Amino acid sequence: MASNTQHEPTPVEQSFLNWFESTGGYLSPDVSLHDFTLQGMGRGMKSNKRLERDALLFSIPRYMLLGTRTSTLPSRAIAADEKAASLEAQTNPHLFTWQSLSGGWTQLLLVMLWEHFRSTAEGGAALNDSLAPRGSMDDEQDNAGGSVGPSWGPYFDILPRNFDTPMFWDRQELQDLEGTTVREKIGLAEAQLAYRTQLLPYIHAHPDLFVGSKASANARQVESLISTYYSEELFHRMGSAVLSRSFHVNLPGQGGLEEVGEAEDGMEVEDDEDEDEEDGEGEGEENINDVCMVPMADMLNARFESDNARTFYHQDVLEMRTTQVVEAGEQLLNTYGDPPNCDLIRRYGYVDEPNGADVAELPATTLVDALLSLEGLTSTTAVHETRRADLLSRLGWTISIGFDEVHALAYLFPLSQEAPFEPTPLSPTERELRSAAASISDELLAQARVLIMSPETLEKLKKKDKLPSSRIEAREFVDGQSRGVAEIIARAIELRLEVYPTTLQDNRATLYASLSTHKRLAPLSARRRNALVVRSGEQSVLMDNLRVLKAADEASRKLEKGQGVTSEKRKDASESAGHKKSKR
Ligand SMILES: C[S@@+](CC[C@H](N)C(=O)[O-])C[C@H]1O[C@@H](n2cnc3c(N)ncnc32)[C@H](O)[C@@H]1O
Repeated sequence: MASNTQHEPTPVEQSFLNWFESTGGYLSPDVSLHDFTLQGMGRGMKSNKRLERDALLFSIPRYMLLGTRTSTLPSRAIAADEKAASLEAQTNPHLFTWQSLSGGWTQLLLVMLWEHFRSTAEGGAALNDSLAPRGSMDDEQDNAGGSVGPSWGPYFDILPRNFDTPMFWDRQELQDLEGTTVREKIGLAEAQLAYRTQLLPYIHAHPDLFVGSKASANARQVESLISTYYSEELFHRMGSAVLSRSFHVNLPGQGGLEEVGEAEDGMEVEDDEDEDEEDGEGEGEENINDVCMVPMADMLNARFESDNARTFYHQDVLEMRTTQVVEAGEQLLNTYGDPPNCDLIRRYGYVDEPNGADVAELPATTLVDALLSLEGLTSTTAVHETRRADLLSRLGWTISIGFDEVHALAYLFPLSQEAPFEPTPLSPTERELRSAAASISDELLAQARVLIMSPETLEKLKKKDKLPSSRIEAREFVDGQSRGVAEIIARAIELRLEVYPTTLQDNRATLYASLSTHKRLAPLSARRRNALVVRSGEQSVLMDNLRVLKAADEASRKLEKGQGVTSEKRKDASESAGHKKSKR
């Protein structure tokens, strides 16, 4: 929605804008920061006039990016480690070296905390006093302007102090996420562990590096500085800023990848429009040095499939340009890679409604539970245990040959754009259901098939050294019992749905109460609402898949009945059918 109101920059924004331009950034007069709080988006950027496609919104020199390549901390830390190693010889090797912190975001977060301290009056005096001329820098760390690099103070000032990601929710609020996969992925415990066992011990082992000239003060003063500027609370704040605002920026000439947000999850958007960059990047390990903060670029909000601006990477600068015509007053939106709501809430603290990219995770072991439940083996009897062990070993085999342990189910039908945002059509024809079934993962179908086939068929398959595969309508006839691939997966989805404390119908009634005739409920808190949207999204994906699988199961039963084959023939057929050549 276009906004024609003018927003006077707040003092913090004005100071950030002054810093941005005086440090070397360029901001077009055709755009400005704007308050989108009413739309629930916080600060964002809007156009001041109609912009053509490819209009330059702002540019930022690479030395202004904040990360391990531009900060001088890494080279100082390495120099300190080398000095300590030469003094201590082999006898007392330092446990906490800079290198020992590699992996994860620890080095980057130390850089953020150190640069934040350096940008304060107290830190500036302490660190700049003690900053020796830069030692030798490797190529990767050659971007910083000047011997100590720019100061990012006004940038730190504009970063949020509070976040709405589940990491900061209380127990009650987290209960609303029950059943969703977000709960296991919040990562608070892992972050606390990294802070307490790596980051803090490293800081304590290197007071010269972290409090500079103040390291020679008494121990209490040193401790007080550390607990103020390197506190766990500040660490989580920086971590959340990286999670929700960082970009993945390769060195010039090493592929043009663009991303806002966490790079660890590998949700990368290939920026193949950039002429200055080579295309793509191999799948290998992520380079933590690529993850950095990009002041100004992280002022842009995003919405599912609505981006009108993108970042372009060049040798010395990054540019934000429009990718289509943008009307005067319109919000400039970047893309965060259109993740599902479970990722949006975890990384950015908001959800998109509707979100056609929603997913629901189905652990492959649920297929085992599904088959056991269909066989009536739900108790912990010896028969149940033996059968379960057999099925788990079959599953283990599929995983050993590269199949997924967890399947991410996606919508099979497009979502309506009206609340309650259901997959449409609501009553698909048989043909539509059949065509939607083609999108169900081959691996999921194959795993279900492996579970229901006879031991002999399975042995033959293993000997042939072929990847298992299956059609959705495939059935197996074993020990006088017919079982279908779709039947097993449908049951697994039903079991998965049982994990949620409330039904999709209940959630929709709560979320869209005002739409249903007479109900008027108390407004939901933003966090509660977001949690319900995440939960409903997962349930809706599961229900969407369920109806397609149920229809496929019914069709396969009809086919089996219609064929009227004898038990023996069915057995023979099942051994030879379905193992189409794998596409993998
Ligand atoms: C890269 S920052 C964008 C700038 C941010 N709005 C600010 O005030 O600084 C990403 C954050 O913006 C907010 N945001 C972005 N897009 C949003 C949306 N569609 N709805 C709600 N919040 C959004 C979320 O808080 C997210 O973590």
